[in-house]
Amino acid sequence: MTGAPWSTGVGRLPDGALAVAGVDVRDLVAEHGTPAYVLDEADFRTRARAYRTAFEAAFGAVGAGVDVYYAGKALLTVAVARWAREEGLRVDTASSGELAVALRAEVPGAEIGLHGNNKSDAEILRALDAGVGRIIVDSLVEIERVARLAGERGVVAPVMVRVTTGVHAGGHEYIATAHEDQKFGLSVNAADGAESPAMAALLEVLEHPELRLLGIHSHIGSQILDPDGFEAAARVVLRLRVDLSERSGVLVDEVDLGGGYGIAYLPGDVALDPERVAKDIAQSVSGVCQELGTSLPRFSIEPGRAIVGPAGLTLYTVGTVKPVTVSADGGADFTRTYVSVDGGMSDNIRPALYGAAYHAEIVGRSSSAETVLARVVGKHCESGDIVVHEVQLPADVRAGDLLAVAATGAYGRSMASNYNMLPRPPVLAVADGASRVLVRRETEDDLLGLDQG
Ligand SMILES: Cc1ncc(COP(=O)(O)O)c(C=O)c1O
Ligand SMILES: N[C@@H](CCCC[NH3+])C(=O)O
Repeated sequence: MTGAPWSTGVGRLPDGALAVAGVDVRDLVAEHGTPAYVLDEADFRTRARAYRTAFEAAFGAVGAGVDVYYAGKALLTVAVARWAREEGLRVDTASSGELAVALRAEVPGAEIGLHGNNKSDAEILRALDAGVGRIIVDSLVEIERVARLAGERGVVAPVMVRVTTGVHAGGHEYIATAHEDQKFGLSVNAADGAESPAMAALLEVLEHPELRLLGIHSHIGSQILDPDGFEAAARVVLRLRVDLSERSGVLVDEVDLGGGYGIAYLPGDVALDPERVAKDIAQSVSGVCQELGTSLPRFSIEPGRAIVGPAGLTLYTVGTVKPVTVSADGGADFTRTYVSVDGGMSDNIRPALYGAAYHAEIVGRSSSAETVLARVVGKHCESGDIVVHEVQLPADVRAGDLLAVAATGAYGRSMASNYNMLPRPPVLAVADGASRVLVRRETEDDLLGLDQG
């Protein structure tokens, strides 16, 4: 449809309304209300499978194994964790809460990774008790902490060390994670003559009998549309692996290249193609290992957004419509139509936080009206409460219209808040002409129940 970034199950019905996986959005709204997150289950599953099969084929072709971890921070519910597992993915968690969801979904501990730059004792113990397959450590303090807690439990903790390669990638400063001046990882770069923090951490892990060093982890950022960054980071990590082997005699088995695969948010955007990017990275790492005269490790990747982002949309009801005359600097005044919906920055913080752009359409009916330049805004007490900065909507847009925003599956619900005491919307799954509630809508009673007076 019109090149807009809807999930693959989205189409228009004969009367012009939108349907997702055969479910008319008007029926969804009649049953569940708005705002609501809608997930196209088949789309999620297809993308999960596409990433796994593309990486398995490409890495298999150069003689390397690979595991795909679904990054639960993008959106984790029990059903979503099950879908990921059923499609052959493992699950990457970033807190005790995410770990709890994965465990509730009966993902085996061995197929779960635990991330975080400041894991608490309780989180680490929970991970150890669940027998997680990997704890990705992020600082020297944490290496000591995990070793102490593993010792207390009488287990050996499998760990990877998260390093920063200096490769700058990603859609926004706040979502780039491998440059120097930010909180994640340990740098591969050393101050003059000194040991790099990354090497120091790897050597430190090897000193602890309570820790088993699985490998090296690198995540360079998110919403990356140029695959070169992954290859550049992989080269740095593979070099570090060889340096470590020369220093310690230990050639680690695994390298995790993190997530960050970019998706389409606007009509005309071109997402990274999993087959293309998998082939490029596989060929590149194979070449680098040959140059370095070393064997290929097992690889892993952690896509989140690329699996769930395009599978989701958010449904809203339009409440008010207001034309505003804007005086343009040095240009002619123009009119922007402000369309207010019944959600906003509490269900999607990304436009306010990153200036993220989205696409919206009126979805409960067709319209043959001319289009106008519109801005979709929320109902919060912030002028920055913008849902879609700029979009063409039919000039007859009016109160009561249903409006959908595309590609909101990732980092919408998972970063949602109760700002202005708005209950968070439900997550609905649709498949084969039927819908079900994955996460119910919050109620005022839920919110008031937290308030102890
Ligand atoms: C360590 C790590 N892995 C995976 C991801 C998932 O990223 P994305 O959703 O962009 O694929 C993130 C988030 O950026 C991350 O920090
Ligand atoms: N939350 C971010 C991505 C960063 C994720 C984790 N490092 C986004 O919405 O784009």
